[in-house]
Amino acid sequence: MTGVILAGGQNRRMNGQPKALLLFHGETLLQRQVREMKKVCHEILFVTNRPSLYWSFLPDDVRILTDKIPHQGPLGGMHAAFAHAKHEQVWVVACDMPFISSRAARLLAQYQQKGSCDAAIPLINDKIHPLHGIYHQRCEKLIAQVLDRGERKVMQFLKQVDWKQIPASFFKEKGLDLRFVMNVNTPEDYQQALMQI
Ligand SMILES: Nc1nc2c(ncn2[C@@H]2O[C@H](COP(=O)(O)OP(=O)(O)OP(=O)(O)O)[C@@H](O)[C@H]2O)c(=O)[nH]1
Repeated sequence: MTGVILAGGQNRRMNGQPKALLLFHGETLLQRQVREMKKVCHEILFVTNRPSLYWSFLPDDVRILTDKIPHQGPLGGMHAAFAHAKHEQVWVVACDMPFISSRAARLLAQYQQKGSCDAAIPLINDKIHPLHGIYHQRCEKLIAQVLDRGERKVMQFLKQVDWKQIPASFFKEKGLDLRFVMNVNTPEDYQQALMQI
């Protein structure tokens, strides 16, 4: 599958500090994510509007992309990535998630493939987490249409596709740590996450 890291946000709640470069035991968050993604992905795409900030932290085999139209939110980044993805299955994550899980991604991918749906997305603590989801690459066209209409919310796109929510119980049964959907938005979130590693 293709792995996609979305890092084109403004990081306002982190006081402008790029969340992908937060350090976790001497490793940047993006390096930590790439390490986890490589367990299941043959291709990794990193989507940002500031490539120069990140390229020195990324291995050569990770491709850097920019949004076609910047500041459209995560959906804009997904659009750029899906247009370039070489594989049918695309694992999308936000750059601010320290505990992304390749095991969860594999389970979601199996579910997406078996159900032939457009996306498989975790439902944890009564919340869906589209930024740790598996999507079929064919979603690219629909995302483009949604963006063309001026809609930017991932939910507006999901309303138009056949997606399945995968409940927490499914991951728990398989022994997974549900923190895989956790993200860090603020300096306080970052301190808390550091203590959990
Ligand atoms: N490629 C791309 N990614 C984005 C864009 N906007 C947000 N993201 C990413 O989507 C994920 C979720 O973003 P948010 O947490 O909602 O926004 P943020 O900009 O990171 O943080 P705040 O400014 O504090 O809201 C993060 O990984 C962002 O980097 C965008 O316009 N393009």
